[in-house]
Amino acid sequence: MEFKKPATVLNLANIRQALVRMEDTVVFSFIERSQFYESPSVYAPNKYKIPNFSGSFLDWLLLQNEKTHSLVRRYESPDETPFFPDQLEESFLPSLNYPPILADYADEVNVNDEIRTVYIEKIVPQIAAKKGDQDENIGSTACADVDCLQALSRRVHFGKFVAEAKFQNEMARYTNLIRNKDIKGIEEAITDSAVEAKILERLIAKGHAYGTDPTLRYSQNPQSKVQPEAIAKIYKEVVIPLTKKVEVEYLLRRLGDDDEAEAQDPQRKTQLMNRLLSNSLW
Ligand SMILES: C=C(O[C@@H]1C=C(C(=O)O)C=C[C@H]1O)C(=O)O
Repeated sequence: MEFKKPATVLNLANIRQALVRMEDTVVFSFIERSQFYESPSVYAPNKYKIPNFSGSFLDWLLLQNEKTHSLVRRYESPDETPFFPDQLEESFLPSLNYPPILADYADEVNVNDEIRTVYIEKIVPQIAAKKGDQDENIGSTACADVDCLQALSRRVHFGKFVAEAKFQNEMARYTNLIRNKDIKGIEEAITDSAVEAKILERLIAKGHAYGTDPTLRYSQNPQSKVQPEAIAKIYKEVVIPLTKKVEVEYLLRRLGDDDEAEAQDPQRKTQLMNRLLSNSLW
């Protein structure tokens, strides 16, 4: 994506191509993670004594990673959303000054806490090699987790670009739906079932292609490193619903505060939206 050229970024065909490319990153990061055990110790708060830190081993590593990457401007990029937005550092590099592509509140649309929870509770058990801990590998496991989480986060928050593109393509329709706070209507408007079905079909093919030893492809029982059906299920039940949640959350604020009475009561709005979207999540 060329974020210095807003028109190309908001072209829905380009956005979809970028999402297809991100599937590769997600699938390969799952394959890397699949070498290791489930490793509950990596996710348990304060399991390890870490100087000046309270939280899980994974959170500590994720935070160090984000702090370092913030120094090279990772989170200035509009397609990167941090897990620890309040603890980033100022880069010594000059600011990139991207032209505004998304609305000014875009950074506040952040579902990373939810991504991390669902990753630990639902995704890891499906892709890990075995249950239990493997002490010598907690570092490698947590590194693989950081890659998975960052790949998932980037993919899910790309929903902001999808939403902006769809809004600009059908401004009258969305303005109406947003004014009426018609969350269900917005969800229907942004949904493209054919695109979703194609994604799931392609993920099964990618799971087979990337996860199998190619020289064994024609043998009786080629073993895929991560079950392709599990990858498709994770997309269907987690990744796509969360992307759509980002789209809806972004669109609800798109007309600005004057038009949004619920801005007075953001908690109610979140509750309502979680209820509406919860059916599609695990
Ligand atoms: C991302 C899009 O918006 C929606 C979400 C999708 C997804 O998360 O993969 C796919 C299709 C749409 O229902 C899109 O239209 O491409």
